[in-house]
Amino acid sequence: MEVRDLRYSVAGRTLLDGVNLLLPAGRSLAVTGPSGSGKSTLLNCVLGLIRCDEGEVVVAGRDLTTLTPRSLARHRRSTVGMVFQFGELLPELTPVENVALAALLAGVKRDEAFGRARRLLTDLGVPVGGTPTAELSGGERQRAAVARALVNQPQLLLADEPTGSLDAQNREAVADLLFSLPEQWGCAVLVVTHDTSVAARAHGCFTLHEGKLLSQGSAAESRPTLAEGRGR
Ligand SMILES: Nc1ncnc2c1ncn2[C@@H]1O[C@H](COP(=O)(O)OP(=O)(O)OP(=O)(O)O)[C@@H](O)[C@H]1O
Repeated sequence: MEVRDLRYSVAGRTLLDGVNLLLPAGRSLAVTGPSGSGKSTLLNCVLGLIRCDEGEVVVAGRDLTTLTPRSLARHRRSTVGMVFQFGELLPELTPVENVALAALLAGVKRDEAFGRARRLLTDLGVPVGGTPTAELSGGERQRAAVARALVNQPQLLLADEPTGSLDAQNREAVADLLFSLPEQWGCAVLVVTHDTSVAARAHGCFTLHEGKLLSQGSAAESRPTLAEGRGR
């Protein structure tokens, strides 16, 4: 993913004021910042849900700002996975059904969709029986949300406050899982979080401040190659 000179204003306020970010496959980045600084807005630009005023957003080789709504939706389905703070799963469906549904909507055949869902959930330690998702623990639900984001084998995984609703133990487990994905799956991971201990696990960390991304380095700085960002 590459974001070039992104600018976006809303209600007379400049939220993104020339944001640049480069996130290669197999690397992770965290973005922190005060409430209201525009972090979710940045993710929505990367998802193509918000059209920026200026700049480019390149995901898996295509500039989203040039795509029609239909091609944008198709490109997003095939390249991006998203994890939300509260999982946003359908509570009455089982975890397998929730995860398989994302694959079915992307055009995967039924047997393959359910097979992928069961395998992923088993790998991530989520029960694959008939229990409705509403009955799972917070950590299990969030791991199921990660499985749903991964089911279409995305090149880019985005997460907005993925540990915000979890207790300390589950926060650790979900953060471990998310930041293991670049190595395990080769995808790029971009996480927005208030939690500095979660952010410190990323290859690179930025703070969004007055529309600019400021590099914070990372506790993972000892790793040989940082995910690159050109924030300042
Ligand atoms: N369509 C809109 N109209 C008016 N204001 C908006 C709109 N969209 C976003 N905002 C404002 O822009 C600011 C940035 O919102 P955003 O959700 O990106 O912040 P955030 O950094 O993710 O905050 P939080 O950490 O609390 O989730 C907020 O003050 C929000 O109220």
